[in-house]
Amino acid sequence: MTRYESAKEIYAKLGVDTDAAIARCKEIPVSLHCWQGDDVTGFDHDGPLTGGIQTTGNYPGKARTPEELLADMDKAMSLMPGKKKINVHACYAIFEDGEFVDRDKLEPKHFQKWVDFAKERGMGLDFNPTFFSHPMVKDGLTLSSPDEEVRNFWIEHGKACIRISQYFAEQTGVPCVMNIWTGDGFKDIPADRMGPRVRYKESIDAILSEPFDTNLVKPCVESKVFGIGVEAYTVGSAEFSLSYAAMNKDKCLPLMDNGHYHPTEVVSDKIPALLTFFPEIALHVTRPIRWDSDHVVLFDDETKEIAKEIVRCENGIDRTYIALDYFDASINRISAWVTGFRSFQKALLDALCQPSEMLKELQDTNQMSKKMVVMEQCKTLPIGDVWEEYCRQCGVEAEGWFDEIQKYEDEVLSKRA
Ligand SMILES: C[C@H](O)[C@H](O)[C@@H](O)C(=O)CO
Ligand SMILES: [Mn+2]
Repeated sequence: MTRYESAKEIYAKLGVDTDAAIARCKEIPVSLHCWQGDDVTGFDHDGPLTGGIQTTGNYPGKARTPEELLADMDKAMSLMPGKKKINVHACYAIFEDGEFVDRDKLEPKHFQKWVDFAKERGMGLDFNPTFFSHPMVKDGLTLSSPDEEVRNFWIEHGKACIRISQYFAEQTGVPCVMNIWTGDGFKDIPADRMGPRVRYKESIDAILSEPFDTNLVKPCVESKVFGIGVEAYTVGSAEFSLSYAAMNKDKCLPLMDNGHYHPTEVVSDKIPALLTFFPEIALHVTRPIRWDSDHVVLFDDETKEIAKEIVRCENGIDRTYIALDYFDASINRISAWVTGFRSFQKALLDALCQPSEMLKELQDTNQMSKKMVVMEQCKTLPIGDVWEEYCRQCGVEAEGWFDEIQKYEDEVLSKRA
C-alpha cells in the first residue's frame, strides 16, 4: 500500500474523498502577482517604489527587464501545482522601440506581450491600475486629490485600465479582475476626513462609467487601514471600500487583503460575512507580521482558515477571486513566489480534505465537545501524503524543488548585475 492509499483510507473514515479533493483543487485559479519578481518596480519609470508600500531587502538577481521577469515567472510556475492566472500591474506596460506613453494614455497594445504570454500558457489575466510611484501622485493623493488636474489624470488612468482589462478578458476568455487600490491618505491627523472620501467616491464612479462587460471585467475596491507615511488616515478605509462595493454591487466587488486590517481582525471571518451579501468577492492573500509587511504566504493557521472559509461557504470557491499579494526582496524572489503559491495550494487542498459537512452537523446539533475533538483530530491527518499525490498528478515535485531554484540562481540570477 502506498502512503497515499493509506492516507486515503484514513480520510475516508471521516467521510472525506481525497481523490475528489485533489480533482477540485486542480481547478481553482489562483492569481500570481508579477510584482514579486522585481520588488514592485515595473517598467514605466526609473524612480523608487513610493505611495504607502515598501519592499525591504536587496537579494541579488532581481528581474530588470520584461524578458527577465517573464522568464523568472516561467521558472517559478514550472514548480507550482494547480491552476494559475497572472496578475499584472499597469506599471508593467511593455513599450516597443523607445515608445513611452504615460499612464493616462495606456492601451491594450502596451500589454500585448503579457496577453501572448498568458494565452500561450492557457491562463487568464488580472489587472491593476498603478496609482503609485509616479510624479502625478501629489501630496500623497491621487483619486482623492483636491487638485482636479491630478484627479482627472488618475481617472483617465483608471478608465484606460478598464479598457485594457476588457481586452485581457476577451483575449484569454477568462474574466479579468481589475483592482483599484490607492495609497491616498495622510501622515498626520486630517482636518477634513470626508472631503477626500467624497472625491474618491466620485473618481471611482467616473472610472466605472467607462463602458465594460460586467461578465468579463470585475472591478474591485481594496481597503487598507494604514500605509507607510499615511499612518493617521487612509481614504480607502474598510468602511469606505465596503460601502462603495455594496452600493455598486452590479459592477464592483469588495477586495480584502489580509494585511490591511487591525492585527486582531481576521479575513477568514470576514469571508462568510461578505459572501452573505455579495455575489462575488476578491482576496489578496498575504502574510502580515505586526503590520502590512507583505511577507511570503506560508501554510500557517490564518492561511488555512482563509482557505477553509472559501471552501466551506456556499459556492465560495466559484464566488471568490483569489490572488496573492506579497513582495519579499530579502530572499530569492523565485523561491518567494513558489513558496507562497504552494502554501496557498496546500491550504486549499487541506480545506478540501476537511470533513466540513460532518463538522457543520455537529455544530448545528450543538455537539460542541465532539466538534472540538474532531477538529483537533483533523490537525494531524496525513495531508502531506495527499499533497504529495496532488503534486505528482500536477507534474511537479512535492519536495526537493529548491534544488531547481538554486540551479537557476547559479546559472541565471547570479549573472545579473
Ligand atoms: C501592488 C499592489 O497593488 C498592492 O500590494 C496593494 O494591493 C496593496 O495591498 C497595498 O498594500
Ligand atoms: Mn493587496
